Amino acid sequence: MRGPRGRHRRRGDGRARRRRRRRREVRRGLGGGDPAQRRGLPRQPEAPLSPLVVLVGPPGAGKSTVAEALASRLGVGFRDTDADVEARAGVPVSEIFIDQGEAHFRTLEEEAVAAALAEHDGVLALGGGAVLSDATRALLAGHRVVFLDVGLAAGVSRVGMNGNRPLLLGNVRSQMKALMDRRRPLYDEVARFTIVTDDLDPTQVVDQVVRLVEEDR
Ligand SMILES: Nc1ncnc2c1ncn2[C@@H]1O[C@H](COP(=O)(O)OP(=O)(O)O)[C@@H](O)[C@H]1O
Ligand SMILES: O=C(O)C1=C[C@@H](OP(=O)(O)O)[C@@H](O)[C@H](O)C1
Ligand SMILES: [Mg+2]
Repeated sequence: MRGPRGRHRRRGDGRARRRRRRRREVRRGLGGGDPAQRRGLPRQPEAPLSPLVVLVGPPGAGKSTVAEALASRLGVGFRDTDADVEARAGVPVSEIFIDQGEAHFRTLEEEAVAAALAEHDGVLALGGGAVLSDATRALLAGHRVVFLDVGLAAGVSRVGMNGNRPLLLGNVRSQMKALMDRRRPLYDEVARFTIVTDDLDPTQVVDQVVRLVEEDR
Protein backbone atom coordinates (compact mmCIF):
# COMPACT_ATOMS: atom_id res chain seq x y z
CA MET A 1 0.00 0.00 0.00
CA ARG A 2 1.27 3.45 -0.89
CA GLY A 3 0.86 6.31 1.55
CA PRO A 4 0.62 9.95 0.44
CA ARG A 5 4.35 10.48 0.98
CA GLY A 6 5.17 7.51 -1.23
CA ARG A 7 2.82 8.75 -3.92
CA HIS A 8 4.31 12.18 -3.73
CA ARG A 9 7.82 10.83 -3.97
CA ARG A 10 6.96 8.57 -6.89
CA ARG A 11 5.24 11.41 -8.73
CA GLY A 12 8.23 13.65 -8.01
CA ASP A 13 10.67 11.04 -9.25
CA GLY A 14 8.65 10.50 -12.38
CA ARG A 15 8.57 14.21 -13.10
CA ALA A 16 12.30 14.53 -12.56
CA ARG A 17 12.91 11.56 -14.84
CA ARG A 18 10.69 13.02 -17.55
CA ARG A 19 12.45 16.36 -17.18
CA ARG A 20 15.87 14.70 -17.51
CA ARG A 21 14.72 12.78 -20.55
CA ARG A 22 13.28 15.93 -22.15
CA ARG A 23 16.49 17.81 -21.51
CA ARG A 24 18.58 15.08 -23.12
CA GLU A 25 16.28 15.10 -26.13
CA VAL A 26 16.57 18.86 -26.47
CA ARG A 27 20.35 18.73 -26.16
CA ARG A 28 20.65 15.92 -28.67
CA GLY A 29 18.21 17.48 -31.08
CA LEU A 30 19.70 20.93 -30.95
CA GLY A 31 23.26 19.70 -31.02
CA GLY A 32 23.13 18.89 -34.71
CA GLY A 33 22.74 15.15 -34.29
CA ASP A 34 26.36 14.03 -34.33
CA PRO A 35 25.78 10.28 -34.04
CA ALA A 36 29.11 9.72 -32.32
CA GLN A 37 27.92 11.82 -29.37
CA ARG A 38 24.83 9.68 -28.69
CA ARG A 39 24.62 7.52 -25.61
CA GLY A 40 25.93 4.03 -26.09
CA LEU A 41 28.13 4.86 -29.06
CA PRO A 42 31.86 5.44 -28.79
CA ARG A 43 32.72 9.11 -28.62
CA GLN A 44 35.15 10.42 -31.24
CA PRO A 45 37.83 12.10 -29.18
CA GLU A 46 38.89 14.33 -32.04
CA ALA A 47 35.35 15.57 -32.84
CA PRO A 48 35.55 19.35 -32.43
CA LEU A 49 33.06 21.09 -30.18
CA SER A 50 30.98 23.92 -31.50
CA PRO A 51 28.71 26.33 -29.65
CA LEU A 52 25.01 25.73 -30.05
CA VAL A 53 24.52 29.46 -30.57
CA VAL A 54 26.87 32.43 -30.75
CA LEU A 55 25.41 35.86 -29.98
CA VAL A 56 26.83 39.01 -31.56
CA GLY A 57 25.63 42.62 -31.65
CA PRO A 58 26.37 46.05 -30.26
CA PRO A 59 26.68 46.87 -26.58
CA GLY A 60 23.24 46.89 -25.00
CA ALA A 61 21.81 44.40 -27.47
CA GLY A 62 21.42 41.99 -24.55
CA LYS A 63 23.98 39.36 -25.59
CA SER A 64 25.21 38.54 -22.07
CA THR A 65 21.74 38.63 -20.50
CA VAL A 66 20.11 36.56 -23.24
CA ALA A 67 23.00 34.06 -23.46
CA GLU A 68 22.69 33.19 -19.79
CA ALA A 69 18.90 32.87 -19.87
CA LEU A 70 18.98 30.91 -23.12
CA ALA A 71 21.59 28.49 -21.80
CA SER A 72 19.53 27.88 -18.71
CA ARG A 73 16.38 27.36 -20.82
CA LEU A 74 18.17 24.80 -23.03
CA GLY A 75 20.02 23.13 -20.16
CA VAL A 76 23.45 23.84 -21.66
CA GLY A 77 26.46 25.84 -20.53
CA PHE A 78 26.92 29.59 -20.90
CA ARG A 79 30.12 31.43 -21.75
CA ASP A 80 30.89 35.10 -22.33
CA THR A 81 34.20 36.11 -23.89
CA ASP A 82 34.38 39.31 -21.81
CA ALA A 83 34.30 37.16 -18.67
CA ASP A 84 36.97 34.88 -20.17
CA VAL A 85 39.23 37.85 -20.89
CA GLU A 86 38.69 39.19 -17.38
CA ALA A 87 39.44 35.81 -15.83
CA ARG A 88 42.67 35.53 -17.77
CA ALA A 89 43.80 39.13 -17.19
CA GLY A 90 42.64 39.18 -13.58
CA VAL A 91 41.13 42.66 -14.00
CA PRO A 92 37.89 44.08 -15.45
CA VAL A 93 37.66 44.86 -19.18
CA SER A 94 37.48 48.58 -18.41
CA GLU A 95 40.85 48.40 -16.63
CA ILE A 96 42.47 46.59 -19.53
CA PHE A 97 41.33 49.40 -21.84
CA ILE A 98 42.69 52.07 -19.49
CA ASP A 99 45.97 50.41 -18.51
CA GLN A 100 46.96 48.59 -21.69
CA GLY A 101 44.82 50.09 -24.41
CA GLU A 102 42.17 48.82 -26.80
CA ALA A 103 44.62 47.01 -29.11
CA HIS A 104 45.77 44.80 -26.25
CA PHE A 105 42.17 44.07 -25.27
CA ARG A 106 41.39 43.11 -28.88
CA THR A 107 44.27 40.63 -28.91
CA LEU A 108 43.04 39.01 -25.70
CA GLU A 109 39.50 39.03 -27.06
CA GLU A 110 40.55 37.38 -30.34
CA GLU A 111 42.26 34.60 -28.37
CA ALA A 112 39.27 34.21 -26.04
CA VAL A 113 36.84 33.90 -28.95
CA ALA A 114 39.01 31.33 -30.76
CA ALA A 115 39.29 29.24 -27.59
CA ALA A 116 35.58 29.42 -26.81
CA LEU A 117 34.58 28.48 -30.36
CA ALA A 118 36.77 25.40 -30.13
CA GLU A 119 35.97 24.35 -26.55
CA HIS A 120 32.39 25.33 -25.78
CA ASP A 121 29.23 23.55 -26.91
CA GLY A 122 26.64 25.72 -25.16
CA VAL A 123 25.61 29.33 -25.66
CA LEU A 124 28.38 31.84 -26.29
CA ALA A 125 28.11 35.63 -26.00
CA LEU A 126 30.82 37.70 -27.66
CA GLY A 127 31.78 41.24 -26.74
CA GLY A 128 30.28 43.84 -29.07
CA GLY A 129 33.56 44.62 -30.82
CA ALA A 130 34.76 41.04 -31.39
CA VAL A 131 33.59 41.13 -35.02
CA LEU A 132 36.12 43.89 -35.78
CA SER A 133 38.76 41.17 -36.08
CA ASP A 134 39.14 39.63 -39.56
CA ALA A 135 40.39 36.42 -37.96
CA THR A 136 37.36 36.21 -35.68
CA ARG A 137 34.93 36.80 -38.54
CA ALA A 138 36.63 34.03 -40.50
CA LEU A 139 36.33 31.67 -37.51
CA LEU A 140 32.63 32.48 -37.12
CA ALA A 141 31.83 31.26 -40.64
CA GLY A 142 29.74 28.11 -40.38
CA HIS A 143 28.70 28.71 -36.77
CA ARG A 144 25.12 29.39 -35.78
CA VAL A 145 25.56 33.10 -35.19
CA VAL A 146 22.60 35.21 -34.11
CA PHE A 147 22.86 38.99 -34.42
CA LEU A 148 20.92 40.66 -31.60
CA ASP A 149 20.14 43.98 -33.21
CA VAL A 150 19.10 47.08 -31.28
CA GLY A 151 18.39 50.63 -32.43
CA LEU A 152 20.25 53.63 -31.12
CA ALA A 153 17.60 54.84 -28.66
CA ALA A 154 17.02 51.46 -27.01
CA GLY A 155 20.73 50.61 -27.02
CA VAL A 156 21.68 53.89 -25.34
CA SER A 157 18.95 53.59 -22.77
CA ARG A 158 20.04 50.04 -21.92
CA VAL A 159 23.74 50.77 -21.46
CA GLY A 160 22.90 53.97 -19.60
CA MET A 161 25.73 56.01 -18.25
CA ASN A 162 27.62 53.29 -16.44
CA GLY A 163 31.37 53.31 -17.04
CA ASN A 164 31.69 49.58 -17.69
CA ARG A 165 31.96 50.12 -21.41
CA PRO A 166 35.06 52.24 -21.97
CA LEU A 167 34.31 52.83 -25.66
CA LEU A 168 31.12 54.65 -24.74
CA LEU A 169 32.61 57.12 -22.30
CA GLY A 170 31.83 60.75 -23.06
CA ASN A 171 28.84 61.29 -25.30
CA VAL A 172 27.25 57.85 -25.13
CA ARG A 173 24.76 58.51 -27.91
CA SER A 174 27.27 59.73 -30.50
CA GLN A 175 29.83 57.05 -29.61
CA MET A 176 27.16 54.40 -29.89
CA LYS A 177 25.95 55.75 -33.25
CA ALA A 178 29.48 55.75 -34.72
CA LEU A 179 30.12 52.26 -33.40
CA MET A 180 26.83 50.88 -34.74
CA ASP A 181 27.29 52.49 -38.19
CA ARG A 182 30.75 51.02 -38.52
CA ARG A 183 29.90 47.56 -37.27
CA ARG A 184 26.49 46.86 -38.77
CA PRO A 185 27.97 45.39 -41.98
CA LEU A 186 30.24 43.16 -39.89
CA TYR A 187 27.36 41.82 -37.77
CA ASP A 188 25.39 41.21 -40.98
CA GLU A 189 28.37 39.42 -42.50
CA VAL A 190 28.74 36.85 -39.73
CA ALA A 191 25.07 36.36 -38.79
CA ARG A 192 22.90 33.47 -39.87
CA PHE A 193 19.90 35.07 -38.13
CA THR A 194 19.00 38.55 -36.91
CA ILE A 195 16.57 39.45 -34.14
CA VAL A 196 15.55 43.08 -33.65
CA THR A 197 15.28 43.36 -29.89
CA ASP A 198 14.10 46.95 -29.35
CA ASP A 199 10.55 46.01 -28.37
CA LEU A 200 11.29 42.64 -26.81
CA ASP A 201 12.16 41.80 -23.24
CA PRO A 202 14.95 39.27 -22.68
CA THR A 203 12.51 36.37 -22.26
CA GLN A 204 10.91 37.16 -25.61
CA VAL A 205 14.35 37.28 -27.23
CA VAL A 206 15.15 33.89 -25.70
CA ASP A 207 11.87 32.52 -27.10
CA GLN A 208 12.82 33.70 -30.57
CA VAL A 209 16.33 32.25 -30.43
CA VAL A 210 14.98 28.89 -29.25
CA ARG A 211 12.56 28.85 -32.19
CA LEU A 212 15.33 29.70 -34.66
CA VAL A 213 17.62 27.02 -33.27
CA GLU A 214 14.89 24.39 -33.48
CA GLU A 215 14.18 25.33 -37.10
CA ASP A 216 17.90 25.30 -37.93
CA ARG A 217 18.57 21.73 -36.81
N1 LIG B 1 15.69 42.85 -24.43
C1 LIG B 1 16.02 43.68 -23.44
N2 LIG B 1 15.14 44.62 -23.04
C2 LIG B 1 15.46 45.48 -22.08
N3 LIG B 1 16.63 45.52 -21.39
C3 LIG B 1 17.54 44.60 -21.75
C4 LIG B 1 17.29 43.64 -22.78
N4 LIG B 1 18.38 42.87 -22.90
C5 LIG B 1 19.27 43.32 -22.00
N5 LIG B 1 18.77 44.34 -21.30
C6 LIG B 1 19.45 45.13 -20.26
O1 LIG B 1 20.39 45.93 -20.96
C7 LIG B 1 21.62 46.00 -20.26
C8 LIG B 1 22.73 45.48 -21.15
O2 LIG B 1 22.54 44.09 -21.36
P1 LIG B 1 23.74 43.12 -21.69
O3 LIG B 1 23.21 41.74 -21.66
O4 LIG B 1 24.91 43.42 -20.81
O5 LIG B 1 24.09 43.54 -23.19
P2 LIG B 1 25.37 43.24 -24.05
O6 LIG B 1 26.06 42.05 -23.48
O7 LIG B 1 24.83 42.99 -25.43
O8 LIG B 1 26.18 44.49 -23.99
C9 LIG B 1 21.43 45.19 -18.99
O9 LIG B 1 21.09 46.09 -17.95
C10 LIG B 1 20.26 44.28 -19.30
O10 LIG B 1 19.51 43.96 -18.17
O1 LIG C 1 31.64 47.11 -28.23
C1 LIG C 1 32.77 46.97 -27.76
O2 LIG C 1 33.81 47.24 -28.39
C2 LIG C 1 32.88 46.40 -26.38
C3 LIG C 1 31.79 45.79 -25.84
C4 LIG C 1 31.81 45.20 -24.50
O3 LIG C 1 30.97 44.03 -24.45
P1 LIG C 1 29.38 44.09 -24.58
O4 LIG C 1 29.04 44.23 -26.04
O5 LIG C 1 28.92 42.79 -24.03
O6 LIG C 1 28.91 45.26 -23.79
C5 LIG C 1 33.23 44.82 -24.09
O7 LIG C 1 33.70 43.74 -24.86
C6 LIG C 1 34.15 45.98 -24.25
O8 LIG C 1 33.74 47.00 -23.37
C7 LIG C 1 34.20 46.49 -25.69
MG1 LIG D 1 27.99 41.54 -22.82
